[in-house]
Amino acid sequence: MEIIVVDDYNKMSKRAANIIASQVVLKQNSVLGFATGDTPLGTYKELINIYNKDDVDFSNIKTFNLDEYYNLPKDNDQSYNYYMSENLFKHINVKRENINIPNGMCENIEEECRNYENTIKESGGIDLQLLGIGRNGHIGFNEPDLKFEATTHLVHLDEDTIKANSRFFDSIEEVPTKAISMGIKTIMQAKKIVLLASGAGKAEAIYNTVKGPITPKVPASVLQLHPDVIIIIDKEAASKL
Ligand SMILES: N[C@@H]1[C@@H](O)[C@H](O)[C@@H](COP(=O)(O)O)O[C@@H]1O
Repeated sequence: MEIIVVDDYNKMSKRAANIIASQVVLKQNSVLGFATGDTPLGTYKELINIYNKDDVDFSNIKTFNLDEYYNLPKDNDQSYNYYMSENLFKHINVKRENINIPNGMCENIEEECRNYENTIKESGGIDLQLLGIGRNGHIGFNEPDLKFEATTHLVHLDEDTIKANSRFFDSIEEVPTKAISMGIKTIMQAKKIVLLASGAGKAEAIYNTVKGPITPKVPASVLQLHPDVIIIIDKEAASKL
């Protein structure tokens, strides 16, 4: 694991955006894996800036998002579809047909998960996967568990995660309790992984990810086994290392 500690959130975002933009410059038809949450928002802003300076062309990329809430319509302003469109996709020249996000409104969950995995495979696999991390060490929506869930699957969200995500909803009752998420194997198959974390609230999760035992109780700890992971964190998130 390569660990890059930077001063603050802005520097973390710039560093991550530069890595993603370089990936696309080097390989125009890159397959990019994107994440949601507060953490990558600055990275997406920087990517839009780079795009507006004409420094990178996204017209040949394919994208796959890590996860989506189950049973929340795409046009709900808390869906990850909506988030990606508002915070990145509508500002750059990615082709709509090249955007993939699990369909949380699907009728057949198993079929949706299988199709999502197949579409990733057919695209040649993810070249670069961006990750945030939950306070409990979750990546995507792979919650702490007794075993690693391999492929795209339906997840029952932890109380912790529901509480953390309730800040985006009017009340905690409105927070979806289930999601469809790429599995650990899906994430581990990405050729390169960039994990971001900012703030003291993530310090323990980062410590456990980097220095702790590899265990499904800290899903991100499995990244210790990946050959090409860059962890970009600010000083506060690095404070327990
Ligand atoms: N499914 C997302 C994760 O992909 C994200 O990494 C995590 C942390 O979010 P934040 O960056 O807002 O702390 O939140 C959600 O649970």
